[in-house]
Amino acid sequence: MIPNVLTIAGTDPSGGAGVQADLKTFSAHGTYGMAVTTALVAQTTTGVSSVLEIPASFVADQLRTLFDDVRVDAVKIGMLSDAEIIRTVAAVLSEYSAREIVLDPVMVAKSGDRLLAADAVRALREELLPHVDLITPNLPEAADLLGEVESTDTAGMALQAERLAALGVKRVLLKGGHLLGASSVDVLHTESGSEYLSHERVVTSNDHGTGCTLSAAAAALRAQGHDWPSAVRAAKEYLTGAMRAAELLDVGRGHGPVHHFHRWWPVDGAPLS
Ligand SMILES: Nc1ncnc2c1ncn2[C@@H]1O[C@H](COP(=O)(O)OP(=O)(O)OP(=O)(O)O)[C@@H](O)[C@H]1O
Ligand SMILES: Cc1ncc(COP(=O)(O)O)c(N)n1
Repeated sequence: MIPNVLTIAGTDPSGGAGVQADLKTFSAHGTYGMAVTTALVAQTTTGVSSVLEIPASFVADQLRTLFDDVRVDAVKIGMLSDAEIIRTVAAVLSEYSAREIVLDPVMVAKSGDRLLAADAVRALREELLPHVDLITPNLPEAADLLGEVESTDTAGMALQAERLAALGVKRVLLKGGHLLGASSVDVLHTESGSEYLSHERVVTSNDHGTGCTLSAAAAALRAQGHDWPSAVRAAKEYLTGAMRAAELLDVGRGHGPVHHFHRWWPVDGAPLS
């Protein structure tokens, strides 16, 4: 059976981030993709020009309508825009006992534009975090959630990943893409300890939507039955390949998108190796 995977996120008409990137990622992994939209974002590779928020009650309607009909095997959450939408998503997901939830706590776009109200970080930490199976913050998001300064090295990242887990989330993937160096290193903290996930840094300006792609790939792989650490490792591998494949693209003048290649060909719902 092909797994059904849901994204709850904002949009990107240029197809690099948000709902559009998530759906491409789900398809590339051979899963069936679905989307509940939280905000319509006028953005492209050069930045965000405006945001039209979806009323929280309509986000709830989308979720309830979907869950009433369709089995959802995993959920990826991205841009939530404000505290009311955060509370609504947390409430409806627990109402339906949603499982296998990945939260990418999107706060600020690569272009520097805010995608989450500054006063909503507390709602994210206190009301949504306890419901999720994996959180995937970048360095500034981890610092904001903890009320600390940003880590400047991988040892500091490991300590912050541990402190994030102590907030009540089962697993943390703290992403180190913003640190410079020959490798791009993330820290994965789970019940069994911490590990560094390191990949060669791809030299490219196509780095828009990397966090969206990584979290969506982890949700898709988890829905296919991989354990969490394997899902996260394979998701990072997929992302590195998608960044490399982006050299074939010619999309926009700013931070370009990654390219979603079909790595899996599902015959019975399981990826072929
Ligand atoms: N140049 C690069 N080469 C390879 N991997 C990278 C590169 N830049 C970022 N990554 C990886 O991409 C993922 C996302 O990293 P980052 O820390 O930039 O998150 P993010 O800021 O949330 O991303 P985005 O804002 O683009 O959604 C991480 O796994 C990181 O290691
Ligand atoms: C709808 C939406 N979700 C997430 C991001 C973050 O991606 P990036 O940091 O690469 O701009 C974005 N720009 N738009």
